[in-house]
Amino acid sequence: MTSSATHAPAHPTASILGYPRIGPRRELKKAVESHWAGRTTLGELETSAAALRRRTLERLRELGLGAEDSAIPLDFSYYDQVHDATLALGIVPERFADVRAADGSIDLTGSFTLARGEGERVPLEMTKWLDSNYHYLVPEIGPDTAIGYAGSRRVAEVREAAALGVVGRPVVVGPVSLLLLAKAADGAPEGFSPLDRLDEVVEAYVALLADLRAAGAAWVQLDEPALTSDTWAASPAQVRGAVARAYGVLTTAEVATGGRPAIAVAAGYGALGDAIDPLLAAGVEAIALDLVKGEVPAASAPDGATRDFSRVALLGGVVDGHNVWATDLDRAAARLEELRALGAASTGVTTSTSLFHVPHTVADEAGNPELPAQVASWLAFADEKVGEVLALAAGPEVATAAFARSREVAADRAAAPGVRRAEVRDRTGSLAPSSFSREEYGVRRAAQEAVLDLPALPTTTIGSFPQTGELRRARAALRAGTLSDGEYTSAMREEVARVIALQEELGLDVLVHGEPERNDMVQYFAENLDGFAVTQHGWVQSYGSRCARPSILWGDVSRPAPITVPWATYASSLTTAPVKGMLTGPVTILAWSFVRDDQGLGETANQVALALRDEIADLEAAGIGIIQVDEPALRELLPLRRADHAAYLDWSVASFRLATSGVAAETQIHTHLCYSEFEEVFDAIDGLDADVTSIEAARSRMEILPAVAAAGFERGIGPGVYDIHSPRVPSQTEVAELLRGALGSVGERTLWVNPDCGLKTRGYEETTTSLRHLVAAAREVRAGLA
Ligand code: MET
Ligand SMILES: [Zn+2]
Repeated sequence: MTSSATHAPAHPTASILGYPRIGPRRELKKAVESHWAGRTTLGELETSAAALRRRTLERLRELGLGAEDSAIPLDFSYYDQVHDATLALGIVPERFADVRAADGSIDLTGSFTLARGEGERVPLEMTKWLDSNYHYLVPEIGPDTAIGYAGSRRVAEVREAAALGVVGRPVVVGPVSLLLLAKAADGAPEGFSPLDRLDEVVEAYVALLADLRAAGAAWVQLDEPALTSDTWAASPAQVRGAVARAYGVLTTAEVATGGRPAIAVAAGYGALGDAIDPLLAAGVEAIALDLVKGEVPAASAPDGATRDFSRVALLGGVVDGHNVWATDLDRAAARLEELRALGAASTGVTTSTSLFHVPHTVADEAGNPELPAQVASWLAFADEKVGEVLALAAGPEVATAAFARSREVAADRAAAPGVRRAEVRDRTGSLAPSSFSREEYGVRRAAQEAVLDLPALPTTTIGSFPQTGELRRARAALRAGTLSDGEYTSAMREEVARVIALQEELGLDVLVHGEPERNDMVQYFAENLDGFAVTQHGWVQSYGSRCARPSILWGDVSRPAPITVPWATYASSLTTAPVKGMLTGPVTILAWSFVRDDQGLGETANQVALALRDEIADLEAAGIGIIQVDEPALRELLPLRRADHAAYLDWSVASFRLATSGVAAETQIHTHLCYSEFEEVFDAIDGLDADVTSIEAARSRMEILPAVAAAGFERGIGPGVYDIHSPRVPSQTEVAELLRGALGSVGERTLWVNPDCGLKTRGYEETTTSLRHLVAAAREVRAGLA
């Protein structure tokens, strides 16, 4: 145990765990992408990035964060923060060994190569960061992977900030989270876990910390969000053991003698729970707790021992970094009081997570017609949240105006028209169990076979066809006002007609209209439902240079008019083949929006479900006999604690069933999920009770199917046979082989033939050839059945 805490510099009373990195007008995205396109040099990219970092420092300083007390986070990343930490440890997979220089370091070009792949070398896998919609690059670590401190750009950023007069707080993903978020490298022996390499990783962090200190960092923030989850292969006890080992070593060097910066461990995204004990024992100088999703720690540990907080700074993350609502300052102040009661060496105020999940500033939305001023007044994006942190640090006695305004906002929001609407509440309040179920599957199947008359192994697509430059330009022209609504609609109808003709020519069995009118599968519905607002500049990073603009679900949801019906019926009028209607499901609409925080997600999901139920009824009445309701985010919202899974699955499955169970037996309901980890949410998928489920399977060569069969899944299933994440065209032989393989586990009456996901990001040429091969392969295998 160290005694360095007593010599640690004081932690600032007001800080944030991180700030948006992409720039208020997506400057970083633009700079990075033009470099990738060869339009700018590496030097030019670095200059733009430095300008953006400088802007951030200046902005945060202007907003009132301390320039000299480490309150300002240094958390810039060209691509991804997990990737940055991985590369600082010199970790690269075998296939990319050549990107590492002789001294072990990986330069920026090499880091992009790993992120994006090159030729036959596949990039690092991407996966969801905790329960957010951000995706990180997964480190690949095996028993022989070289690990050693390889230098970090963060060090230069500490110096760069100092030159601008700012003593910043470098932010780095911590060692335990890095390893929990990693996967075993290909070829690693059974039973190997990246956590087995903890000691070498920690040694590299010791060197990194010393380097940061030498550059002038007084504090370092080590992000350990993985400690708030218990869904890892490692047990909670193993995770606590890893924390004890790692932080025991990291705190060995003395802060007082300049051996390292003081360490603040940040545990966003949920409750830290008992993982706090090894951190306290190790003597880290500060712990940032998520007090939005998590809780104030108990005064004693599970073994009954009184917890000793007297040498640690506790930072209360009471301002939500993951959602856009203005903080109720009184409530937050009360939580901070509870935290103070623990008797910590000091307490501070911070955000629950980094603010990179929210847009830059509400001020940018002034004059946005799709975001009513009243709703805008209830919001706090990153800059406004900095103000809230500062107000809470000052306290109600000093920040009287901010506290008064917070009370006004809360009252205004609670009473505003549209937030609670009787007609919506009456409907959700009077749902009978029968609203959630259809006839049994056997009855539906017979009815559907009778009316649909589809061949064995029916072919279809997942919904979207390529979004061409022309379509995007038409949408931009509509926004700019140079194209009228009527002109835009006719342009989209022409596209629908082209897509229908193409599918007929290809010989697909179940057609789609192609979704040309949708900018985004969630935003499109948000724009057409009551209760949602849409931002103009509210971009948040979703991975690398990719950004999304989540809609804001602020009030009770209902459907003022049919949304997709005219498109589906128009498409259907052009062909004798069945056309599948296409909707986004309630869970996905919630997962990819900023959702109101004044009621449970289940209640909100049911409102969305009823709006979709009305849409489905109208589609059915208009003669659309097959309707797909996409739920790609079903697994994404799975809670970080196992104890919360059952409740989540209850409401999520129920909302899908509420949306889809109003139809007749002969109407076929499809769903689509775009990942192959079927097992993880098998019970939920089964519970959705869709007649046909399509999933991603091409990359994994359908390895999931035996498990699906073993679980007794008897409804239709369409394992993807065409990987749409790459421009590669699968051959007919390859698709036919996949299908024959699939027939080993799935009956010929239940197997559907489709791509992994929608085609909107692909080009027409590769798509057309791929679909031709898909149809030919289905026919070939079908012919062999009889
Ligand atoms: C992310 S899942 C996408 C489903 C949607 N129907 C599409 O085809 O694009
Ligand atoms: Zn998909």
